[in-house]
Amino acid sequence: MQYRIHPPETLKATVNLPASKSISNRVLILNALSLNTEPVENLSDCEDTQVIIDAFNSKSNLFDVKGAGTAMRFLTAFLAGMDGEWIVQGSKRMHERPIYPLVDTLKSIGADIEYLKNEGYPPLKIKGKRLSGGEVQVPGNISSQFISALMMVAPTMEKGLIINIQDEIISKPYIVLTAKLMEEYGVHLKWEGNRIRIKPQSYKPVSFKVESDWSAASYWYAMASLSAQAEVTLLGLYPNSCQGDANLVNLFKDLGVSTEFVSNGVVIRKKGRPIKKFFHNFIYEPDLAQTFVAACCFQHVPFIFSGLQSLRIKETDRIAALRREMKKLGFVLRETDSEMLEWDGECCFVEENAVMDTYDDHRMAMSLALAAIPFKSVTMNDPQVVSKSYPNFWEDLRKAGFRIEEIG
Ligand SMILES: O=C(O)C1=C[C@@H](OP(=O)(O)O)[C@@H](O)[C@H](O)C1
Ligand SMILES: C=C(OP(=O)(O)O)C(=O)O
Repeated sequence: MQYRIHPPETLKATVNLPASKSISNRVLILNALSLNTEPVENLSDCEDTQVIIDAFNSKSNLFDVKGAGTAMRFLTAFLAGMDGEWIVQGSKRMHERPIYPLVDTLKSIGADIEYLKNEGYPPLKIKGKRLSGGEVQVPGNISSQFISALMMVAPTMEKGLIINIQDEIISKPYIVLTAKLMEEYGVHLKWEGNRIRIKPQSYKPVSFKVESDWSAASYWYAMASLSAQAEVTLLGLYPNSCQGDANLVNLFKDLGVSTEFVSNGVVIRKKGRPIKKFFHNFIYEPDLAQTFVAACCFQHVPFIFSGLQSLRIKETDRIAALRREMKKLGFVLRETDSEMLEWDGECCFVEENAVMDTYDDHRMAMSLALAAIPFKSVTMNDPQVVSKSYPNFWEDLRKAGFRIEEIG
C-alpha cells in the first residue's frame, strides 16, 4: 500500500491519542500476576498490546509476539516461571533482536530455556517452573526491557531477586515506570544505585486506567512546530506522568511549541521560533529520537543528538533508516560516533518523486509523515505499520484536516 499525504492550511484539532503501550503491556502482566479479574480501563488498542492479550487468551502453547519487543521480553520472564512448555516467536526482525541477556539471567536462577534458531535470539522454547531467584547481574546498556521483565516476576520467586545492573543504564525511565506500577499493585522494592532488591511477596489486584501515550503525542508536537499556526488538544495526558517521554513538553519549547495542561489533556500551540541548534542526549527517551530528527531537519535546525545506540536494535536499524530516508528529502545526516547522529545543515538535491520507505517501523512512518507539512505532500510505502503503537494515526490525521490519498 502507498499513501500520499497532504497537509491542512492550519493545524487546529482535538486528538484522542492511543493509550500508552508501555503502561498497557506492564498492566497486562501485573494483572495476570495478581490474578486480577477487573478489566483495565483504556487499554491500548495497538498491535504490541494485542499480542499479549492474544497470548493470555490462547489455548495453544505457541505465542507469536510479532514485532513487540516488550511482549517478547516480558512474556519470556513470565512464562519461565509458569508451569508448562511454551514457544515464543516473533517477526523476522524480532528474531534478530537480542534476548540473551535476559535468557542468561533467567537460566542462572533456574529457568529452562532453549534457543530454537540462533543462539541468543528468539524464537525460544521455555519449560516453565517456579524460579528460585537470588542475586543476578544484568547489563543495563542493551535494553531496559530485560530489567523490567525480571522485576515484574521477581516477587513470585522463592527467594525474591536482587538485580545488579551493570554498565550504563539506558532507557532508565522505563525501569522507573515498571517500579511505579509494581508499587501500585502493592509490591515493595528497594532501588539503590545500580541494585534493585525485590523480596518474595504477592501482588494485590487493583483497578487501573491507562493514560494516553506521550510517545504518540510527539508527532502532534512536531506537526505543531512545523505549522505556521497550530492549536491542538491532545486528550488523556496529565502532568507528572510516569512516562519518560513526557519530557517532550520541555524539549519542544526549544522548537517553539507551548503546552497548557487542561482538565482532560493538554493544549499545544505554536509560539515563537525554534532555537538555532539543538543538542540532546536521547538515552532516556530513545523513542523520541526519530521525531526530533525529522522536526529539526524540516525546520532547518542543525542538531547533535547522542545516546542513540539502542536505535540500532529496535524495529529496524533506525540510524541507517533515518540517514537513508532524510537523504531522499535533501538532508545529509552524519554518524560522528556509534551513538551519535548529527546534521550540520548540509543539504543535497531532493530526490525527484521520492517515496519514503517505512522499514516495518511505526516510528519511521509517523516521523516521515511530518514531511507533508514543509514539502506540501509526501508519499510513503506501507503506511499501515503505524498499527504497532498508534493504529488510528492516519484517521486522526484525516480528522485534523490532512488529505490522504491511497495510491497503490
Ligand atoms: O519498556 C518499555 O516499555 C520500552 C522500553 C524502551 O526500549 P529499550 O529499553 O530497549 O530502549 C522503548 O524503546 C520501548 O519502546 C518501550
Ligand atoms: C522500540 C519500540 O518498541 P519495542 O522495543 O517494544 O518493540 C518502539 O515502540 O519504538
